[in-house]
Order: sequence, then structure tokens, then C-alpha cells
Amino acid sequence: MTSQKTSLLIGQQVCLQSPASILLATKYDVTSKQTFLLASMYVFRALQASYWLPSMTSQVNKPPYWPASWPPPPAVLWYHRTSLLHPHQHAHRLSVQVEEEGGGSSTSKLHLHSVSIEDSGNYSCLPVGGSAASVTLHVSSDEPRAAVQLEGVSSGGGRGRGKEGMCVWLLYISELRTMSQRPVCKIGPSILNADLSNLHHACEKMLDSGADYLHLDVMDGHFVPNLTFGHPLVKCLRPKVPDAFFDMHMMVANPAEWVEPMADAGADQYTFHIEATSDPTALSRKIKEAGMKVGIGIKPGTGVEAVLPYVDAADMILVMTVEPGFGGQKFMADMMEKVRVLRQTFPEMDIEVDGGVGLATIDQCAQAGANMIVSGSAVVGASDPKAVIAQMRAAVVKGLDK
Ligand SMILES: O=C(CO)[C@H](O)[C@H](O)COP(=O)(O)O
Repeated sequence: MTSQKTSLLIGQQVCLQSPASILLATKYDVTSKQTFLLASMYVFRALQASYWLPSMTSQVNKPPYWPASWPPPPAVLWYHRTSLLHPHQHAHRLSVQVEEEGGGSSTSKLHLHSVSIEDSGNYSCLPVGGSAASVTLHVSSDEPRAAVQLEGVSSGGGRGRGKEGMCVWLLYISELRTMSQRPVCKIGPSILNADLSNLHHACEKMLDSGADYLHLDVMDGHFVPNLTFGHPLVKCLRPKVPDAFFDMHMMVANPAEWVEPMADAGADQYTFHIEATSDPTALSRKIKEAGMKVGIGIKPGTGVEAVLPYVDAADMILVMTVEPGFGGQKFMADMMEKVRVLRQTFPEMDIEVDGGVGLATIDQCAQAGANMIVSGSAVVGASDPKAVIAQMRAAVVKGLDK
């Protein structure tokens, strides 16, 4: 998506590259007892913002029509026209997140993925203890771009659209502008097959050859049938290559256990596998709190839909193109469909591929939309790693430009 060039006023038309995503969020102002529904158009992740709701528990009483087999409803109910939106039924199309932050503060976000014409219409939300607020969304299908128009952001409590609502709205649009960036090509050599007894020289060689970051593979012998190294080695390596970005690929059975030690050792990004945790949201939060970026990886056997609900919490999604555990394996071309789905849904997301990526396979990765390229044997084992990195970069830049 390109940045919005004009100021957005309510009712004005804005063009987004299709398919777009939209986030609706609710704010309940405890002092004025007003409910504001805020909407923002963007294409890859939820805005990180907090909305204040009155002191409450995260659950409301079940409405009469709520099926007994479903979990209790959340603190904020969302409606499209007159239909209650059930995230359980439409998990691939929409998600609702209520994040409790303690002290009576909560955030509720409705995220519609891949907006289509059917998603047009009035959206309203009803926070427990608050009054409803609504917004009208128009989606048209001008190919190749979809036009999305929002109008009539209204506040509850009988005051209509107020100045406060407008101010917050414009604030969000300005945030949208700063977030609208194209993904940048980054090449990250994996040092898995390098001479580990001389690791810092191998790292320096890669950085001198044009590497944008270093991909460090941590294996525990449980999550994968191989062993490499842990945080003590990373701690030793850090002062030798102080400016390098360390992307830790944590192929470990208990990724939560190593977050603080890795942060302390100097890791910049902590990529865990979704198969290794039952709570990716909590783990992502822990990683961020430790001061690192969040990567979420999926093994070849895991469908891309497994990671979609957690994209908002992540800085990068890693699509494995080999079974994790060993370098030098054959690239799995059928993983490219996952990359394509992610790129179409999240045009600005960092998407990484890892395993069997080299000059023979880079075009497939680039065409699918990957922008972070991990390459082990093809770069580390090359007689001219600089030339290999440059060729891979050219292919990825071309893919991102198309
Ligand atoms: O995570 C990995 C294996 O689990 C490695 O990073 C990956 O395989 C890179 O090596 P190569 O490019 O030689 O396949």
C-alpha cells in the first residue's frame, strides 16, 4: 500500500490496495460516559492503542440468543447491520480482541480481514455499561484498487458526532500515514553451517558481504532433532559484532523460557514457533516487554491460518521452507502459497522464508512476496557471498516492486 497523500475527513473517499483490512475500535470515556467508535483503514496490523472502558470484568451476561456451547461473550459486542458478529464462526474473516490491562482499562478491537463489498454497511459496538456507537463503511470494487469510504462516525450517549471523536479520528489517520510503508528487502545469512569455532569471523564476513541481519538458529534437541547453541554463545558474540541485528530463530520446545536470557544476551528479534506454545499472544507480549521484536514461525505442516490471529502481535512471520533442524535441505516450493496469502493479506508485513533458499529458488520467494530472506549454505558456502547476496537482493526488490 502506498501512503495516503491527502488528509482524510470523515466521508471522504480513500483508496486502498485490495484486499484491504480494516480495524474498528471502541473507546468508552469513563468521565463523560460517552462511547466513541473509531475506525481506521490500514492493511497489515492493528494499531497499538488503548481504549478506556469502565471498570468491569471481561465478560458480560450471555444474551438469550447466545448458543450454550460457545464461550461467554466478550465485554464488547460488535454488530454488522443487525447481526451480532461471532468471531467463532468467521475466524478467517474477522477477529475481536479484548485486551485487559488491569485497573479497569481494556481495549476492544474488531479486525476485518480482506474487506469486500459484503462488508459494507453499518457497524456498531456495545460495551458493557456503555451505550452503543456506530459507523458506516462503504466498500466498492474499483479494480485493481478497492475504494473504502467511511462516514458518520457517531458517538453514543445522545451527543452525535463530537469534537473529541473527530480529534481522535484524525490522530489515527496520522498514525496510519506513518505506518504505511512498503516492506524492505533484507537478507539474513544463517550461520548454521558456518565454522562455529570461528563464528564471529563468519558473521563479520557476512556483514561485510552485504548482509542486513544475522539469522541465528537455536535448537534444543526436543523441538527439532538437532542441537546448536544457546544464549551464552549469543552473549559472547554480541560484543564482537555490536551493530549486527540478531534474529534468533528459536527452534525450542519451551520458547517462553529463553526470552529474558536472550534479551540479556543482546538478541534483537525473537522468533518462536507457533507449534511450541499454547499462548502466542502472551509470549509475544513477553518478548516485547523484554525489548525485542517478535517473529512467529510456522513449520511446513502448519497451515497459514494458524498464524493469522496473531499477526497483529508480531513484527515478522517466518514461513519455513524446509523441516526445521538442519541446513542444506531441499527448498519446498509448495510453501510459497502461504507466503502469497500472507503478502496479499498484509502488504506491509515482514515475511521471512528460511530453508533451501539460494540463487536457484530466490525468484519463487520473491514472486510470492517474501522480503526477509534467510539463506544458509547458499551464502555461507559461496566463494563470493557478496555476489550471491546482491543477486538475491535484486530478485527480491524486483518481486516487491511488481
Ligand atoms: O532454520 C534452519 C534449519 O532449521 C536454517 O536456517 C536453514 O535451513 C538455513 O540453511 P539452508 O539455507 O542451508 O537451508
